[in-house]
Amino acid sequence: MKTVVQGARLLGESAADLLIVDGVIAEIGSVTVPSGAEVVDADGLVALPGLVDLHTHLREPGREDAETIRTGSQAAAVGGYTAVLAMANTNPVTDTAEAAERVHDLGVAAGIVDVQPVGAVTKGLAGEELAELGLMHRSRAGVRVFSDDGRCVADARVMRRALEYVKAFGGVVSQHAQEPSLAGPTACCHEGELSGQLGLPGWPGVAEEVIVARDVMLARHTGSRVHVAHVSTAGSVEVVRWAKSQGIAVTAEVTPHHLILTTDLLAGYDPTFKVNPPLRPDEDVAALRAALADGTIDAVATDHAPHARHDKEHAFVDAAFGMLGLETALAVVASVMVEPGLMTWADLARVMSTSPAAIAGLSGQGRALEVGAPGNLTLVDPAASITVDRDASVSLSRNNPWHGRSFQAAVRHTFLRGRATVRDGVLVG
Ligand SMILES: NC(=O)N[C@@H](CC(=O)O)C(=O)O
Repeated sequence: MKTVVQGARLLGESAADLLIVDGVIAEIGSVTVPSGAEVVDADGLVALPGLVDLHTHLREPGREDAETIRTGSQAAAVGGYTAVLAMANTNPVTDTAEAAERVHDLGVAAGIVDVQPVGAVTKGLAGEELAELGLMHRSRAGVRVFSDDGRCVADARVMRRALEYVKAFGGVVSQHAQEPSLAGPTACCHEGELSGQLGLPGWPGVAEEVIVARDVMLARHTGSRVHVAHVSTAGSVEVVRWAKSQGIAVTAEVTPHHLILTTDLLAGYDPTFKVNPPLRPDEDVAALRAALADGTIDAVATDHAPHARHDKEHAFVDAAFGMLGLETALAVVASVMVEPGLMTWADLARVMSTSPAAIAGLSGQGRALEVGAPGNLTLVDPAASITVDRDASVSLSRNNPWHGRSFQAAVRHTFLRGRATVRDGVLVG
């Protein structure tokens, strides 16, 4: 199988042709089209390594009415992704080797993106007893990232043991940083003046920050790696910045929504904007953007959290937490970070492909566009403007916070190991 991508601007820089043969980049430059090759006109398009999402909720097994591994994979491909990390908070929870292999195998069967299961840190996400970390790692699924996401590993002793355990095989614990004793069981938004006015129970930014601070010290103590999922406050950024300056092995991700959306959206009580961590004030958003631009935050991760209508369309306090993200992430990040000049396309490739692949240990993903690398590729039209229509989504769910908003840049083509999964913005097959 041969494909020639003609005239793409590699990482937004100079234009070149790419020849992909049997899933591998075989030539870059001025390519003579071999007979029988598929030709893709990429004039004016930016070529990026296929995007990698560190934080996706695929809902299968258990909630296939909200998303399946297949539909989530399709949403990912439309968004320019070639790999996603599938969070463990399914039903049953991904806390055994068998469960991880099942997710892995369903991802292979769908064949649209690489689906890499995340293993739970604790059995049943209960926060008490370590899950089968080693068995999950040694399984066919090769799990390297562990997370109780949706819940915080609140017990410091359990977190310490998890960090010690995964260190042996180069794994990482991705922490949903939220001290439960500061968050409370009914809290549903950021605690501040507005939550008081709206009569909504909130939790403060410091509930996140105290766990980030504790965990970087545990990472230092154990010599292991910790990853902070969906960082949402300026205080967390400060802690991560300090920890990195000390040589502590910490990485962090931010979601597209925390780079734009602010807590004042809650004034309409629209549960579409109910998410965990909650939307924060302007000062936090500004700090997150700056930290992504300066490398303190390593990666953008979607936290794609599909929910069925009957779980989301409730009074704000009762609705499920979470919003869709896979199909829109690139346009959001391009519009917020690249368009205003805070980052280049090469920076975007780093935070949405190279760094997440490195954090997750996915050797075939996030590679530089060079001869010998797998043909995992995303072609983006930087001049296109899109208006998001939640009903045009390939996700099974509709909890889309961007409905009706316009962004700059659109994913045109996605290739997984040289095979087009999305062509002209449309799923292949
Ligand atoms: N991010 C979300 O708002 N929701 C996540 C889990 C979670 O982090 O609460 C989900 O699984 O729906």
